[in-house]
Amino acid sequence: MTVIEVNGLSKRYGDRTVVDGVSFTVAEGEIFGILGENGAGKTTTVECISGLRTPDDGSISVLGLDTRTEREQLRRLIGVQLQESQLQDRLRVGEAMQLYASFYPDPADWRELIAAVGLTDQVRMPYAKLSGGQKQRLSIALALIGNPRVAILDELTTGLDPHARRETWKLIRQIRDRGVTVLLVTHFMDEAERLCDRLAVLDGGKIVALDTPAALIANVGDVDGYRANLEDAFLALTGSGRDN
Ligand SMILES: Nc1ncnc2c1ncn2[C@@H]1O[C@H](COP(=O)(O)OP(=O)(O)OP(=O)(O)O)[C@@H](O)[C@H]1O
Repeated sequence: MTVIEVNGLSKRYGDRTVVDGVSFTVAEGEIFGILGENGAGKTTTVECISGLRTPDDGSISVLGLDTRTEREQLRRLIGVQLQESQLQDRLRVGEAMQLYASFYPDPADWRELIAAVGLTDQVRMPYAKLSGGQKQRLSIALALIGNPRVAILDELTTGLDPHARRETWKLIRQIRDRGVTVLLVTHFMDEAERLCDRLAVLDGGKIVALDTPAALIANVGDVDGYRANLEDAFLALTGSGRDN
């Protein structure tokens, strides 16, 4: 079953087109990654899919609902972790979880989620006192508190140490195994390769490749006598708008 369908999405800021005719679909239970250089239009794309921004052109449906006209219904079905989510400094971890849980009709067990992201010892800690990685883990838990059918995660593991990254990947696989569809933006090639079933590569607001990580790598062949990796594939596909 198709869960996310993006058709001819375009978004302009002033006279600059930052997302330009993007189309793709994501199937139920898939982990779908979006890769691209800084400014390629990844966040704008996922914000349009989350219903947080209104596209200038094109249509987007998530779980059969139109993101322009059926935002209210969608809000309960999508969990969104955005870059640099900011909470009130004095709000404690447990309080934030309970507050967000109260927004949803059928929330997850917040203590279980907090344990899954490794923040049980920080439950009474105010947001301002958390480290960057702990804030990041809290934002992942908050994205999942509503038991979403679709999780949209922007720069999932930025700022996390290697152990926490692996734990986070495990958590994402677990929620996928429960049937949640995952859309994630990442700059990490290992994360994209290990975690994602398929990847869309954005360059200058356009999709320049859409395939499994293995197929993207196979398309490159050898580089300097070595078998290419995903970074080689990414570098070969992107950077068309660069001056150098
Ligand atoms: N509210 C806004 N007003 C004007 N321009 C914007 C706005 N938001 C984003 N942009 C511009 O749109 C382009 C795409 O931004 P976007 O955040 O979608 O890129 P990205 O691929 O997510 O980048 P990064 O990897 O740096 O997060 C950038 O050039 C950015 O400066």
